[in-house]
Amino acid sequence: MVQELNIQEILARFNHALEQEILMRKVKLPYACCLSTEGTDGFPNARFVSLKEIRDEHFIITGTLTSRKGVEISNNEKVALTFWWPETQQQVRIQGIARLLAGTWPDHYFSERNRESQIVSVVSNQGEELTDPEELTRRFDEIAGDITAQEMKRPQNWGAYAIAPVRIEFLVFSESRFHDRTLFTLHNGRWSAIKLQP
Ligand SMILES: Cc1cc2nc3c(=O)[nH]c(=O)nc-3n(C[C@H](O)[C@H](O)[C@H](O)COP(=O)(O)O)c2cc1C
Repeated sequence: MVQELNIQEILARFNHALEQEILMRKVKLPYACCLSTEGTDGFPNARFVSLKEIRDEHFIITGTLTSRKGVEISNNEKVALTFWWPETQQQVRIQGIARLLAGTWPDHYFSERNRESQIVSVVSNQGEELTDPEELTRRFDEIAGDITAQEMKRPQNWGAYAIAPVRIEFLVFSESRFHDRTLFTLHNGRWSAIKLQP
């Protein structure tokens, strides 16, 4: 049976599920999720990233724009984000369209990073071959040790993506394998929900 709803109700379910996980969580990083993109060689490519927030109904992620994920998103904006929350035994699968954020948003998210992470973003050419680890550490120490240094400037190739969801599936794991699955789909501007067989 198809049920119609709005995106706020679906995101409220997402936020509720995440809050439950955070309450029960003994380990860190509840915001870690697997970002899947289409590789330029046709292979699917997946890696973990951190969800920064949900803003204006978009899932926000950040990172280097010139590494594989950035190149792949610029080739194909269709991406997937997958969460597994072990404490509450829930999986959330999101498919959506990734758009590069412009204006002051990238600077905003960069300023939220701690200084060490900012320095690594500046000194590291993410994804390039590491031929001289000591040089990388030396450059890190040089910036980190400079007490006169001002606020770190965001590298031009560091940015943020807003992912507009088109499909969101919640699965509550069951030992019986009768997992509870609900699929929300956006079609012609309207969200609808159906239950899926486990
Ligand atoms: C838990 C976790 C969180 C991560 N968060 C991010 C992130 O928010 N942004 C990012 O660019 N990389 C993050 N990484 C590193 C990525 O997994 C990946 O190594 C990096 O983005 C390079 O991927 P690419 O070569 O496909 O661009 C994270 C890794 C882990 C294990």
